[in-house]
Amino acid sequence: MLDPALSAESHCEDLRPDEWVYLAEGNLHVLLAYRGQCARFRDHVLRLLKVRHGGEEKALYDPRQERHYVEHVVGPVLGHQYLETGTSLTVTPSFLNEVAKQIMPHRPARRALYDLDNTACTVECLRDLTRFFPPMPHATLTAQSTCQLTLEIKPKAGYHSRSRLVPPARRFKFQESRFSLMQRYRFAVLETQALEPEWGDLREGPNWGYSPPDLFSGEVEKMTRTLQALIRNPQNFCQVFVGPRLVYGRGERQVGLARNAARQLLLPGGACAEGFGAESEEDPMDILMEAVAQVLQQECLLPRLLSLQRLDVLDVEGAGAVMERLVGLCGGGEGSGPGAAARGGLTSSPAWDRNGGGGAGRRVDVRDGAAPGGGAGTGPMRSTRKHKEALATVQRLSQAECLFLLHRWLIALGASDCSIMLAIRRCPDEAAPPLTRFSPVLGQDAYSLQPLESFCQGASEPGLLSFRPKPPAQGGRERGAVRLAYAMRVVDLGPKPPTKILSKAHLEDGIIAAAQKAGSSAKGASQRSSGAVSTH
Ligand SMILES: O=P(O)(O)O[C@@H]1[C@@H](OP(=O)(O)O)[C@H](OP(=O)(O)O)[C@H](O)[C@H](OP(=O)(O)O)[C@H]1OP(=O)(O)O
Ligand SMILES: Nc1ncnc2c1ncn2[C@@H]1O[C@H](COP(=O)(O)OP(=O)(O)OP(=O)(O)O)[C@@H](O)[C@H]1O
Repeated sequence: MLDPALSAESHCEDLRPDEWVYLAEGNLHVLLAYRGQCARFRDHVLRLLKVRHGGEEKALYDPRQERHYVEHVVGPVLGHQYLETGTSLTVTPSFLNEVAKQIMPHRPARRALYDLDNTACTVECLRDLTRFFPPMPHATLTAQSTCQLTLEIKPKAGYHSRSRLVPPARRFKFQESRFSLMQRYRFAVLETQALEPEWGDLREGPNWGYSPPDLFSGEVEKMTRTLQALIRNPQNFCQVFVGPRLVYGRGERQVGLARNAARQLLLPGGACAEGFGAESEEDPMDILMEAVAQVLQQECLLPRLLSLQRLDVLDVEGAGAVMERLVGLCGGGEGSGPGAAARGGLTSSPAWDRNGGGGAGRRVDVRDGAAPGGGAGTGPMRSTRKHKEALATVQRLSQAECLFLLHRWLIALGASDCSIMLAIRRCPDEAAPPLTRFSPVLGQDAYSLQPLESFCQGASEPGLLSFRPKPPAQGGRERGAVRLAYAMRVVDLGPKPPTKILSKAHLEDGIIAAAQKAGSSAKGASQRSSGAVSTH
């Protein structure tokens, strides 16, 4: 039952379908961009639900519930400066039907398998993050606006599994990232199926260069290298928008446009582009990734996102075992009433509890090495024993403890599947007065005597990075610094549905088997094509 307080923002709107155009879509939502004249919707998008399909039911059907989850469960951890929460609108079924017809020719085939849900009349209206940029600080208000490049990154899971519920034969999961495992699996599956354009260079072999743990490492060198590997083979995990237009990633291959935008942003000529001319052999996308790594390192978002992802202490296999225990405690099979009752306990938004649920977290901690008195023995026998002990622990869990662990596993799953939208603009140049940070508390002059080199973004003001590209490896002149303003928001942070738990656990054997089979052939293909995945 929806909290009545959440309904307060819902408005009935008479929207014109012909003023909205197809922008993008994921598994569950279609995004429309506004192209009409109404000031209220200018630079906004609508996020519409698609029909739900087998095993992928929406966690919380109403977008107001989703917003509540984002604001009250994950938002306080991430920081509200990184959230993009819109408002809810009520549209008519005929609006949805009309829009569905209109956008059909623009939808990628694999996405168009699922139509818009014409009963889902409460939709979200959000700022269009490919167009939005917070007002620049006071000193730069007069500056002419420059090209805006927006990078979307889906960072995926930055942690390694440590769960003792992972069977000993699969402990390679402790060393291999989930991303890399899924790359091997996808390569195995896609080798035998029609390749989708969105997967781009996966046909050449998995992306071994991108490593989510490196991106979350906090070490700028590692972050840079891994982002450079991602931009070379972006698949579904990285997109570049120039202005509002998607030019590169998700099947778009206009890397020249992305490269030009990066060049303009970073090297527009003049004193600040010193040492870096158009004749340079270096790829501006690589330089852009240097800047992106520095932005990500200076902001708090990634460590906070990682802390949410690390709420997974079970791994997918452990989550399956705990869900089965919960269903058993509710008295029946997953598909039956008790199974639904078990899921019901998981659909309420969990509260964020830093104290580990009053000790329940400690009692049921199943991370490797986390048990008190870990005991003697090493190697495979010790792993086997610990695995057995962990399974026995699951059989002693109470209903509340199962819910505690599974709620956290679902939060971690969501935090491992969100996207970061990072809009970057070139700050006005040398001639402009020094950039100062506006402080709503102290007033605009608080820092004006001390021009800031770099600072983090606020909820309504951009961050600033004073960026000096590394000199080229082959020698070259020292480069001047450029000042980049940026705004970063996280999208697709909604809750995952409890049905994911068993469906993912059941898929895991197949994923591991296919990935293991693909291991060597995938590596071979990747080596054969290591030059082919370059963006050059
Ligand atoms: O399983 P994964 O890691 O491949 O993640 C799925 C995503 O695949 P990708 O990021 O492309 O690897 C997948 O993304 P795409 O649809 O492939 O763009 C979805 O985000 C899916 O979540 P949901 O079912 O829409 O809630 C994601 O499923 P969850 O794992 O988050 O349930
Ligand atoms: N506020 C926004 N402004 C501009 N583009 C957006 C915005 N929100 C989302 N997008 C674009 O739409 C795409 C799909 O959105 P979203 O991730 O919300 O869909 P989803 O179906 O819930 O995703 P998933 O497949 O991960 O479940 C995003 O990857 C992004 O490119």
